[in-house]
Amino acid sequence: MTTQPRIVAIVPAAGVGSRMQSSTPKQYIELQGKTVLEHTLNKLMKVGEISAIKVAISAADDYFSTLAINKQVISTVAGGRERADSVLAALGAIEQQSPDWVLVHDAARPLVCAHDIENLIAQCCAAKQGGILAAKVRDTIKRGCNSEDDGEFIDMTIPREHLYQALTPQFFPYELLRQALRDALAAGANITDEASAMEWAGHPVRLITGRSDNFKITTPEDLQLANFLLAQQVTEFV
Ligand SMILES: Nc1ccn([C@@H]2O[C@H](COP(=O)(O)OP(=O)(O)OP(=O)(O)O)[C@@H](O)[C@H]2O)c(=O)n1
Ligand SMILES: C[C@](O)(CO)[C@H](O)COP(=O)(O)O
Repeated sequence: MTTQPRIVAIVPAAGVGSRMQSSTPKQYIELQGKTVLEHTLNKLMKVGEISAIKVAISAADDYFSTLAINKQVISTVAGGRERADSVLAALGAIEQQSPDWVLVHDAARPLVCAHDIENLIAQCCAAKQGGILAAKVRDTIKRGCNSEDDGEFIDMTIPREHLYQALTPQFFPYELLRQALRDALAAGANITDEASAMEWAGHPVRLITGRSDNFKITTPEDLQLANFLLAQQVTEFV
């Protein structure tokens, strides 16, 4: 009988949400009666393959303790200066759980579809290689450049056949990711997602197509659309 791999989820939730220009950190803004973080955690709790969830929160966070969450499954760790530092702290905090795989998902992506997460896990476990949810770029992509006077102008059009937006979750073998992240950060590499650490370390990363409405809540204009879509998701199975 084959044993199931042990999968632990990490949720980076220690940011200040500066681009949201809100006094409340964006992961604690309420939409449809729940905080963004609660929506995100509820989605992860729907995925049966996930055995535990570690949430990286700011040392100054006094919101998390007010949430009504399942503390049997969900625990916290102090995050770090950058997102990658928070993820690395969480990786250290889950070591004693002996995870085989780790699934990292932004607190600020509450619209993720549980089916997409299950598909990511299934495809990566079958291939024995890590991967990320990604959305194919649909618009024409331009690279800008500054001109002598103010404003930016088009420098060139980027061929988009193989361009993707990296989403989360990002799903990797635990030891490989932890070592890659440690080494990449120590080398001063610019790490904005887990995949960039794995790429830096030379590991293959699969692109698994996910829904494009799994966007990261970042600026005030994102809230209205997120609220609308969450209301739709209440009535649909996602
Ligand atoms: N030091 C940090 C910075 C970010 N994050 C988390 O990483 C996710 C994605 O980061 P981002 O959207 O950049 O969040 P913030 O850093 O909070 O936003 P901003 O850049 O606008 O300040 C968020 O869930 C955020 O809480 C984190 O855990 N630790
Ligand atoms: C991890 C991520 O959401 C993938 O697109 C993105 O890199 C986070 O970037 P941010 O600057 O921390 O929001």
